[in-house]
Amino acid sequence: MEVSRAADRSGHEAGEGVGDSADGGAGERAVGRAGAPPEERLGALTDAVGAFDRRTARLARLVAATGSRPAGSLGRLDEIGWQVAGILRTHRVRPLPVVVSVLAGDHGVAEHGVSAHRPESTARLFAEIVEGRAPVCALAARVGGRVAAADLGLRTDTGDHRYKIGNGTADITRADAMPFGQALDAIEAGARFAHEVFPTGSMAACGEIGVGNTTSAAALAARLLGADPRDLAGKGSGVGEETVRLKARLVEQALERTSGLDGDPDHSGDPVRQLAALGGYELCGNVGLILAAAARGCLVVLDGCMTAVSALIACRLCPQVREYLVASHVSTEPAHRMLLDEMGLKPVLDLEMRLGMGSGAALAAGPVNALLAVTELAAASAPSPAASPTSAEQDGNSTVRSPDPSGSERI
Ligand SMILES: Cc1cc2ncn([C@H]3O[C@H](COP(=O)(O)O)[C@@H](O)[C@H]3O)c2cc1C
Ligand SMILES: O=C(O)c1cccnc1
Repeated sequence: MEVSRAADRSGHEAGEGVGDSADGGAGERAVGRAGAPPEERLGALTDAVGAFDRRTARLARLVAATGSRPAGSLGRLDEIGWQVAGILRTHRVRPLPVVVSVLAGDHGVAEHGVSAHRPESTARLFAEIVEGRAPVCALAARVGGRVAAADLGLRTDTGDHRYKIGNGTADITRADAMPFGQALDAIEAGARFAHEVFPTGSMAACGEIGVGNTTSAAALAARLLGADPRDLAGKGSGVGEETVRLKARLVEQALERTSGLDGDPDHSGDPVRQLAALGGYELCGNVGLILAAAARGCLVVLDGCMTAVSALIACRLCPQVREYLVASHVSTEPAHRMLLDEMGLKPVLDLEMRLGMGSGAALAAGPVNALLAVTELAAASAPSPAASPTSAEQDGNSTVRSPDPSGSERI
């Protein structure tokens, strides 16, 4: 269900130079092969992710220096600008159209009282997002973006059946969250949604809602990182210390319940099995959504802890997805920082937020597009689009030196 439909007020076009992943492209055709073996279904999603263009990213870094400022002087934002160049395969970047996606799912573990919200609140929040009344709608509007939401696994009937895979997960302390086949279906549903809502080469800001999902995310993070649940359980939507301890105990139970299944003591080789055992429909959906957004040549801006869990699983399935990711912020969930560290992502913002629903990603779209506007302005006065690293360095207009491209940064 798309909200703020008319709200692509930015007038931007999608980025230039992206490969053919528009509607009907290989990535989209690859989605939804129910009946095919799991490896084939996942392979179709991961194979669609194109290679990051490191050479163009380096070129963007070299031509960023102008008479007005040294390359890199906008710090980590500059790095994101070079990243966008590598994704779009052009150093002539400009602000990107923003779409904030919010995938929704309910969690059986919420019945233990692990959230500041009652389980039925997820559906209410979903309705508010669809009606344009939720905080994320205001944040998206500030950056000329629109919000697109989908019900992947709410307990109740929201009237949105397009991507629905289940009616809430089972309580992960007692049973797998969902059957393995549903985890695959939800991953593919998220990918289909991405193909529907993200224009090629846009900024894909990823969010989620699901009361109780910080507990599921802590369980997945503990399994993926091999970390102690007591170090990962956090205050979530705002619970007290006693409930944080309850969350840690529930995560331990869920991990004990699932240890040793299928002969693999920690399922470390099979992230989709982990998602089915411990995850949620929206967490699965965001794995597919992130893979498909990367396949569409989007800059994938993650929101909080739950989207970081999905991103880490997407990276384990397809390591080159990492090149498309930006961490918008680091939230108050202890697992979030650990997940970002594992992926080598530095957050744009550190505001102690814990709002979810794509709010951090929508907020960070502002500074990212501000950087791209500065870069666009500089490119307009740069010598020639064919500027080679050498000619850029020799540009007489530039009063500053370009950084050493063989320097320590990733690009
Ligand atoms: C009305 C409402 C407001 C929210 N503000 C943040 N979340 C957030 O809190 C949930 C995760 O925290 P926990 O594990 O403690 O439940 C997610 O739904 C997230 O989006 C909300 C969810 C709802 C329903
Ligand atoms: O990390 C997040 O996005 C988060 C944290 C707490 C509650 N809701 C979301």
